[in-house]
Amino acid sequence: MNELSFFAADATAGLVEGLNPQQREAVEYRGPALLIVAGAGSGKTRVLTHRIAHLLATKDAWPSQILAITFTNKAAAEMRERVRYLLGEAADGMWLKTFHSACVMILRRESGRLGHDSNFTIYDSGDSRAILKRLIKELGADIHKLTPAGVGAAISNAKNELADAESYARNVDQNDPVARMISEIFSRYQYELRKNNAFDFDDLIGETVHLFRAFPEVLAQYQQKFKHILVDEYQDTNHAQYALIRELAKTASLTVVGDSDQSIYAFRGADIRNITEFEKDFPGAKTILLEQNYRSTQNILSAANAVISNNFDRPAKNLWTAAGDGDKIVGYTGYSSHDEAQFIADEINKLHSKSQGDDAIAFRDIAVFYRTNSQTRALEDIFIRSGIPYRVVGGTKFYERQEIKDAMAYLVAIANTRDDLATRRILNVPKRGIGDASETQIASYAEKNNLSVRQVLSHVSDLGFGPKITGAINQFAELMDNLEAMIPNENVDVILRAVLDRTGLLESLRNSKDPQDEARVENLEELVSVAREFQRNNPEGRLPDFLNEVALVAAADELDDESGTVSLMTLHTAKGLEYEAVFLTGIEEGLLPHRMSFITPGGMAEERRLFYVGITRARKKLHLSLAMTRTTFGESESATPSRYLQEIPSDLIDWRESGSGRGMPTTRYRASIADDQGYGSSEGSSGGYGGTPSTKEKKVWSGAISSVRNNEGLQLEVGDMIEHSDFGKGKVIATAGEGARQTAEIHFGSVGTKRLLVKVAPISKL
Ligand SMILES: Nc1ncnc2c1ncn2[C@@H]1O[C@H](COP(=O)(O)OP(=O)(O)OP(=O)(O)O)[C@@H](O)[C@H]1O
Ligand SMILES: [Mg+2]
Repeated sequence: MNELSFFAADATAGLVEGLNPQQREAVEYRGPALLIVAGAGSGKTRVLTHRIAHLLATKDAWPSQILAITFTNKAAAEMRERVRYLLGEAADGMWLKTFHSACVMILRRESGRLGHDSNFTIYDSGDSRAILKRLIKELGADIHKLTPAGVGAAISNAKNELADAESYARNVDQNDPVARMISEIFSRYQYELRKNNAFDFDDLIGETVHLFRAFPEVLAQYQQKFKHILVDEYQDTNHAQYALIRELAKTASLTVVGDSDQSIYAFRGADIRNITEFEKDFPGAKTILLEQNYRSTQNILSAANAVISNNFDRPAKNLWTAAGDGDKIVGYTGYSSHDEAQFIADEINKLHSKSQGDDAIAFRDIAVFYRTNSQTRALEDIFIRSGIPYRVVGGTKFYERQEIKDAMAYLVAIANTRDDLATRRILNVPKRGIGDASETQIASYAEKNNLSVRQVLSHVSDLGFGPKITGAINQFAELMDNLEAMIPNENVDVILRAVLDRTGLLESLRNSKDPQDEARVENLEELVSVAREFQRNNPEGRLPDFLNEVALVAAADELDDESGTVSLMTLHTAKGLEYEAVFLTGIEEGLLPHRMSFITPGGMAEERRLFYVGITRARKKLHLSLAMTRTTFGESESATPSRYLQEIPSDLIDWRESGSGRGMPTTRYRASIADDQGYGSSEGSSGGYGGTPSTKEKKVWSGAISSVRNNEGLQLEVGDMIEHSDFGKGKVIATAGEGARQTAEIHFGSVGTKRLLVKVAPISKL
């Protein structure tokens, strides 16, 4: 239904109805420059959307004259949908884009002037990395310990400051050989891009600015086109983006909205000054402050206000809400990250429960935030066990991550030497000189002679490779034999650690300066923790048992339930979003604030803003949790509560179970530890179920979900009798979750109790 149809007499009235006076003023203002600064949840994005609709409805602008910039594609899509809802088709033809997509549009049309064809390629960071790697090698830059990631970051920073390779070279300290080398790589890198008719991500913005500056007639065209430019999340623009807006907005009316307290991208060059100095940059600008928050309850806001007031150098603002105090914030200190995750799962189930009546909260209105991706693993494990549907927003689920798959492939390959898929995956990971051509040759030899790839590796002399490749293959085969020999006697975590250390998997990531690789190291450390925990829970368990356990979890990962899922995401991804209930996890020193911020200037304040962003996503229910011990790389370390927690007035938080939440674990913790111990997928697993995993389970691990059984619709209840293709008859003794995520604990006479994912287990009901 089109809202405006109710307001035929005055098509614009509906667009300001329900807005407060400041919001309304912001929507109706007409002038060269408008700055809307306001705290979280005060309606900035809503005002921007209504302002666009209002400009169109009043015929102050045609859709083609509007350029609106949002931070993510998702935000752009939502805004378009909203304007369409307000106005119908009148909304079509607007440029509602991210910085990058707007620049791509411009460059596609104009790139000829820059010596590119309009069908240029856009290189992602992986592509850039590959070029840089080659250049570093060609120039012998590795003697300076330069890495693709390190050089890539330097180039990216330069581009965000609008420096090109030439100006970079001019400013380089000629006495600094490393800086000179980076500069040399920079210019060769640009040469490569040009030769390949490609732009990298940073170029998209930088080259558009360059285009405008070099060709005033092109700029003039766009200046004439866009009469109104509107930018959301302006606090996170970097210098290049700022320059772009400045060029375009010389004659247009510019509206920017932002909140300097939510600036969380300084590490990518975002500059809060773009917002604080707006009035200076755009003389005659009007500033409107919004102070009423429409999103959260007073308790949540008071916590947010209290936290952010600890940052210096910020104009005081005080958000208020008419929503009432609402519930207290719930605090929880878990004994371990698992205990923390269990608490979250229990709470989510409570919030979701039908017993809440009308207050029940749908899964889709619940979100869990964390600072680093590696924190998802404990959450994912527990959610799967509890049957809570979830999705990881803007990230890859733990067991789908490349580094985790690589490490797991090693384990699978040694546990099942016939698994060619696994062996081939790791043949040249990390790189050891067994290239694609060699791999193909090995594989076809294997097929012809009916051998496994692994067997061929032991007969490499038959293949006629040169000495270098033969040497590399022999070394690899020996490594795999040695690792395999560990299986009967060693604990799983010890084997995994050996895999990570002896294969060079960890080392190659550790040597990289790429922040993503740092995250990958953290993920691998997390995997060691998984193995350690498995061993603790299954003292007799061997590698194949561990692989079965993981296969179960990974298989459930693949099954996404469309009908409402809990969202898991990093705090950075959460910007601009809102949820009925929010869980902020891992509020510990070293995580939030992140340990990297201890040594970064301004890092502590930026982390505080991140915490502020997290808190202010919640409408009604906010949970803050932490763990007393966190396991990193298999070692348990005691964690300290985040300093930011002290900044929240204690009367706003209801610490569950333990008086201060920071003391000794109470009975509840002990109970849940006991639960943890008791939770074992396979009691008696060392009994009849040792050895190589069955083909069916192996397929599950390999991700070939579609080829395994699909018991769609099969629901089990306690007491049901079933038949399993490997274990025979069994009785269901417990179930958790529903639908595709239902798991069942089943007691089999032959092998003890197993926990199985009902949808994919090879079972039928008797
Ligand atoms: N005048 C209003 N009446 C009712 N609801 C409003 C009003 N203004 C804003 N809201 C609602 O308040 C919530 C927050 O608004 P919005 O997302 O626009 O805030 P924001 O300032 O952009 O927040 P953030 O800083 O987190 O991006 C939304 O659900 C929005 O629909
Ligand atoms: Mg917003």
